[in-house]
Amino acid sequence: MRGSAAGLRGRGRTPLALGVPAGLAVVFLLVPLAGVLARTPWGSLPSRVGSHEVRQALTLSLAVSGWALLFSLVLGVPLAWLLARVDFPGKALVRCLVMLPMVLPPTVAGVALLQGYGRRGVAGPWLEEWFGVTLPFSTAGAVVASAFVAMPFLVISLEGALAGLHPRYEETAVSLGAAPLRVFRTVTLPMVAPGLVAGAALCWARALGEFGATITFAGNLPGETQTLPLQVYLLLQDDPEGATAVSLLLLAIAAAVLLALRGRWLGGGGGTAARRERGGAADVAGTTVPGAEARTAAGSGAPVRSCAEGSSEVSSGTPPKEAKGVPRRPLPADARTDTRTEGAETRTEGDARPCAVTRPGVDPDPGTGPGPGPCTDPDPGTDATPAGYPLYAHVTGATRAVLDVPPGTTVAVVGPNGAGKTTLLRALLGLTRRAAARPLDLGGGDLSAAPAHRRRIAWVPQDGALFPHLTALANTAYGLRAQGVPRAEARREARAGLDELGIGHLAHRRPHELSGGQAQRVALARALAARPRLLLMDEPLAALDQSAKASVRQALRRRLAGFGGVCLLVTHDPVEAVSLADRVLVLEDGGVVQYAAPDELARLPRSPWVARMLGHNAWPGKVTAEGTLRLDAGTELTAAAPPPEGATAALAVAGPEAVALSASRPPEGGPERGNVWPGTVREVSAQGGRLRVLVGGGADGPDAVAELPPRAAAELRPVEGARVWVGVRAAAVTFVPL
Ligand SMILES: Nc1ncnc2c1ncn2[C@@H]1O[C@H](COP(=O)(O)OP(=O)(O)OP(=O)(O)O)[C@@H](O)[C@H]1O
Repeated sequence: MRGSAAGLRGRGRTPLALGVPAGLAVVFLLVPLAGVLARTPWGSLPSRVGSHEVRQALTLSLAVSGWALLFSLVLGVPLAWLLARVDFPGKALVRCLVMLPMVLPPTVAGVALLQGYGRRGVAGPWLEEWFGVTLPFSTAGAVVASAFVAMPFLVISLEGALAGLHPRYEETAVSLGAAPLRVFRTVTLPMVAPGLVAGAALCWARALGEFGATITFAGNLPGETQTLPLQVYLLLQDDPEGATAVSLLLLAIAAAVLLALRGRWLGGGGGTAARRERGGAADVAGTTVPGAEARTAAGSGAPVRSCAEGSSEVSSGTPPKEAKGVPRRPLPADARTDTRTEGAETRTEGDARPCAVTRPGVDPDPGTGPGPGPCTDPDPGTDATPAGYPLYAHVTGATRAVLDVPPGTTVAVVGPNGAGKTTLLRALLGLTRRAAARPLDLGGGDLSAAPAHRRRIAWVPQDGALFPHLTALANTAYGLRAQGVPRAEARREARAGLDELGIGHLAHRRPHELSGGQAQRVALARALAARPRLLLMDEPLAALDQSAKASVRQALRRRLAGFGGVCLLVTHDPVEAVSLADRVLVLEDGGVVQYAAPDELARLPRSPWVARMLGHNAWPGKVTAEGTLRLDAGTELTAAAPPPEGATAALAVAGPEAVALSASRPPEGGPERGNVWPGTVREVSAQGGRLRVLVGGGADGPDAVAELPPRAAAELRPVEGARVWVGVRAAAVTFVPL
């Protein structure tokens, strides 16, 4: 608060050109209100306001506005949802239609209602014939007139709130097993409650004050349609003081509604203050969603976990087998351009078999031979693998991959921005049309036709997406409750899950009362408590600071070790990939570039991006007849060993410690064996005890990263802009075929 006040003060004095008209505007609005207060017959106010007619009109007004609100809620909530969430032809037109009564003169609205629902209107005779309802000059007509002009306030407010609600909350609920209606009831509605309540209050207040449409459509029948605003108008003819007194009553009601909404529009609500303090991200129509705080990211090391037995298989584009019970077909030729890695081996089109399903203890069927053909199913006829849930999925569309992963494997999914990592997860979840997993088998048959909430695939989005209106315990129990587990049992199980992650003592807290690391643990507990067969995590540690990252990583590793399904973990952090995963899946441009164990990936990265992610230098080039690699810039590199026979393109990979920098050209015949070129120092930074130097090669050679030991750094003293010679020890260069 103090900060914002200081910010305002800091903007200097209000310019007169703005201050004067603004002040006049306030006076302009204030004078009529002051007039009412000044002219109110305070002495006789109680008797006037308490008179039979006023009480009758007030009762009628309350009843009419109450029914109008109910009517608006029943029809307006679905309409708002449709406008906010569904794209349909003519949507802009429908939105205009919704807003029209707000800008229409009320008497015109009344005339329109007469022409629509009047006795001789378009729909009036039908209403009379089918339902025996005559709307004009009846209380029901007053309700219709009020609802007609008031409903837009509800629809517009709720639509805004719904549009502001990030879909990840609802999608997470779906992934935990909640059916669409349950999601709407337990996540959507509570989260848009401020927008709904504000819209409902405005709608009700507007209905309470409605005059023009009511008198035109429903007339002015005492006790039936003569609401309070109508009575004010009548009183004004003979008893101006009485009119003022009743006006004051309506004014007081309107002011009360505004005061009730002050947290939302006048900025004084205390309910959201605590959340704002914690820096919750703006989300639902002016409310804040906790747990979405921006947190700094950093990485730290940890040993490799290995819980997978046997190997797994991932390829891009080839469907090696179909779901159990679905006959396998030969593969289309164009689907066989996949990159399939077993060890360091790469298969491309025409290479061996199109699919080699390898699962724990099962050798690929040698009888299938090379070329397209059916693959051996290692466990035909069985349902879920007793040891857990394998993953088999053929993903097509914007992201293309064939995943065949044994139970208990954690696969890190890495790749540059826009590579298709999230699309891959969403395809598995069935939450995108841009890609689809077909078939999708988690050990029990093809799930590709199943709706997202029946797939048993739990998703942990980047910020955890904890439901802000539920405690940590209720969040964790959400999936179990959605799957029909009785409340007490679900809470017991959820509690155990939280205990396992060391946060049982926080069970009663709401997400905004948790730190980033704690919230992420709750999100993990919630996903695992839903008894998933496949766990998808989208950068679970990205938003955490260094220490939270280390502790959540540890908790994650411990918890994943006991998970019987496959876990796909999207990450940009090489440490995370290497420390948490049994396998790393590299995506680029929507396709699989590499699928390998972390150590193999580190030794033989098959794309410049991976190599650089791991801190290596990576230079792609064409293989020459002499067994060297010619780079685009013309530089020719020599490695310890020539590229494998038949390779035409390769990646030269060398660690930064293999790169030496010198002020003058290294002498011929040195360990570089010709791997030298001049460059310009672009960036210098400290890396542990070494100096990390980025050298731009320009037209003379590729860019290179060198890590200089203290002595070499002291000798060279590299500064940005300095010209240096780059020398790469040939023995430290590996050629990886592309
Ligand atoms: N709804 C969408 N409509 C059209 N294109 C989309 C949509 N969502 C994503 N894309 C595009 O699909 C590609 C893959 O996006 P995706 O979000 O899967 O990448 P990512 O690997 O997860 O990236 P990041 O690391 O930045 O999160 C990108 O080029 C992106 O622009």
